[in-house]
Amino acid sequence: MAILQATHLLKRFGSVTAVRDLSLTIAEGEVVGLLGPNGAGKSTTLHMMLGLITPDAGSIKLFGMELAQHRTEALSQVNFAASYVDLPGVLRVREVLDAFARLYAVRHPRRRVDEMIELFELGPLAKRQLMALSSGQRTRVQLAKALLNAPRLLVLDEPTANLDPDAGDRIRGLLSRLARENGSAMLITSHNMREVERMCDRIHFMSDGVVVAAGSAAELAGRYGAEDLEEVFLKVARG
Ligand SMILES: Nc1ncnc2c1ncn2[C@@H]1O[C@H](COP(=O)(O)OP(=O)(O)OP(=O)(O)O)[C@@H](O)[C@H]1O
Repeated sequence: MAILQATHLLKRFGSVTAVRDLSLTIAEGEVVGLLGPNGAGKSTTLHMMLGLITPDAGSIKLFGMELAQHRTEALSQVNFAASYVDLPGVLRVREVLDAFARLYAVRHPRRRVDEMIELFELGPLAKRQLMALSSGQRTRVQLAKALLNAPRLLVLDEPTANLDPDAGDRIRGLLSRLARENGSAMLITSHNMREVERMCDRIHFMSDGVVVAAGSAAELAGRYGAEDLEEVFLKVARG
């Protein structure tokens, strides 16, 4: 069964068509990347999958359920992280994770929060207020929060954008391992081509709201006669 099946999605904001006729399927354990230039429609696509905005046309099925009709049940198995989502800054790291663990009705909240603190090496920061953290440290808290409910689908909007190369590398390794070991599927946007090559089984390239190419990094490089994904990106983005 597909984890996510989106068909013929359309989203307009006034006169701007942000996403047009987008279809996308994600299988269990699959890591799918959404690439494209600024304004291509990537975040709009993610926000539709998360039920944050409603498509003007098309349908989204999560775990076989229509999102529009089974919103609560479907979204309880999904989570999301993005650097532009602010968590409450006055709370301390552990308090934020405790609050979300309870919100998600995690079965053993204290144990799960301890696991996430260990996994994301947040121990030394656990008593610090969020507003006192660096953006890279906050990103790690965001990812810890996003994994609290062991989501079957993890949606990540530029997950490592604020991380230094060492932290980014470790987080990429960790996320890939979680996808492999837990069978969690992921939908990721990124402007880091090496990250996408390393993490994603399949890639959808968007331009002006439309998917213009799809395939694995190697397939896309072959199709465009390119050395790597960076060169594919430049060829696609420049038409
Ligand atoms: N709430 C909104 N109201 C009006 N226009 C919007 C809104 N959200 C997005 N848009 C427009 O829709 C288009 C797609 O935006 P979107 O944020 O999905 O792009 P993106 O591919 O995620 O870009 P980036 O790489 O810069 O994050 C853009 O032209 C943007 O200006």
